Amino acid sequence: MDQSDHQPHLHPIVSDRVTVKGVVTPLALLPDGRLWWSEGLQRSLHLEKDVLSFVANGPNITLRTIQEVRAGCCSTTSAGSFVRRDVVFQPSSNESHVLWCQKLREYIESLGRPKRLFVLVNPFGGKKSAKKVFWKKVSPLLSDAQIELTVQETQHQLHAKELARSLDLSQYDGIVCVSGDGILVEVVNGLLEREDWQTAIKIPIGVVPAGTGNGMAKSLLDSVGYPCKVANAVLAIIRGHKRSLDVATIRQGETRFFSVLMLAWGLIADIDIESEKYRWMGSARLDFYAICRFLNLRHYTGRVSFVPAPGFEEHGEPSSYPGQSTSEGSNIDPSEAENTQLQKLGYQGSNINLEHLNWRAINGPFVSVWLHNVPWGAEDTMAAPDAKFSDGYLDLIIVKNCPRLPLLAMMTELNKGGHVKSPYVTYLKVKAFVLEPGPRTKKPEKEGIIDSDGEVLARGKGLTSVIKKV
Ligand SMILES: Nc1ncnc2c1ncn2[C@@H]1O[C@H](COP(=O)(O)OP(=O)(O)OP(=O)(O)O)[C@@H](O)[C@H]1O
Repeated sequence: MDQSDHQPHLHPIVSDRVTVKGVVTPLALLPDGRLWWSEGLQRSLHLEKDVLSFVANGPNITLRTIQEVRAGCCSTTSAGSFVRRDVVFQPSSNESHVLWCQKLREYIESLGRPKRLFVLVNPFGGKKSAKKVFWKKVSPLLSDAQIELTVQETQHQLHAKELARSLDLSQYDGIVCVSGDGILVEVVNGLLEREDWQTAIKIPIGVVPAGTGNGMAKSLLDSVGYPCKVANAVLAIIRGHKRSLDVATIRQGETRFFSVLMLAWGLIADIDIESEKYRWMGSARLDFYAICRFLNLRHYTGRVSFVPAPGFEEHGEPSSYPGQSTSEGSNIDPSEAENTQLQKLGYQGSNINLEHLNWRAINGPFVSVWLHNVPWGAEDTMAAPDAKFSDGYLDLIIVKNCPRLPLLAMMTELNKGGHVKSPYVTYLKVKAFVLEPGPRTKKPEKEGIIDSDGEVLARGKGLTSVIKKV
């Protein structure tokens, strides 16, 4: 609640002499959404930022407010903490009560907030705390904001994708994932496999961080200066804050996958996927396994080809579209064939003619190849500091010829994005990308994992990634 010394000069939408805590005071709702009154001190609230909802009870009107506690030298609460408080006032007459309710409702309606949400809770994600996070921190706030909820726990892998594929979207203003990034990715893929994908993909998707990495929640909140905390994510959802996001289409043979976060091969993919067996450690599993991999560093042969964004044309050598490799390696098993049938209904991916683009290439061996759509890969990993949500490009980070010591120094810079300045790193923006992965230099019988958004996409097969905003 702001304590303001200045009386507002705007003409109010509605004003009255109301009673607050037994004291009669002028109260005004201003056109900018500010509510202004006096309680000894002059006070103000912003309907957009501070008010979740209001209720009329008898002669009173209760504003359900939530306000950020500013961290100060004497404060024991951390930045990004909130206090829920009710502000109760009594209008001077019945007519005034009706008018206040009408004007408050009209203003809140005009903010475009969601009213009905479909909420997916992954009981398995992260440290298996998503259920607790939902019932303790998410549900109370959404209820206070008078948002009607349909809650579904995910029962198994790909359940969220199945649900997104068949959900009656006309019943909801958005889908919320209380999970890590995995459920968000499943939802995007499910929506894009629908026959009505063009309208389906417009439904807003919210993420509440309750997984291991939470790269998307971190990227979204950090981009507006907020810490990656559950309450901040829920408030962004309640306030109806949205931004558009590029989706990359990844093809391998006949199969297709839609990615919103990243694609990795080499060191990062090995850490992300092989550390799954240490899931009980929580997010420490990633640090622990990074050290294991560092002590026994792998180098992968292969080649990456890419279409650089304007300004990045000097990277690599001139090349042509390695089209052949994309149709090779397409041994589709029966479950993939069924998947392919379903995919024929939905979004077919970008129809850019790849052969006519300006391709360039870099040959291995590689320590790591990483493509990123958003800045943060996890809450403590700023993988691609320059990545933008919807610029039409992916950030490509390649690590080559890197001795162990500089690699260690580079890894310690990951939490603030400093690794991209290393002389062993090539960092650029690309429009399209082809990976032709080869085996490990020291164990040619072993091929690398290709990790897209935390899931194993393939092990050592050729693939293409083309970015296109849908
Ligand atoms: N009931 C369930 N049992 C087992 N696995 C599940 C269940 N529900 C969902 N999953 C799977 O759990 C995986 C991980 O989900 P999620 O992304 O929420 O958590 P995370 O992996 O801990 O987080 P992050 O992706 O940020 O590391 C997803 O691949 C999803 O398909």
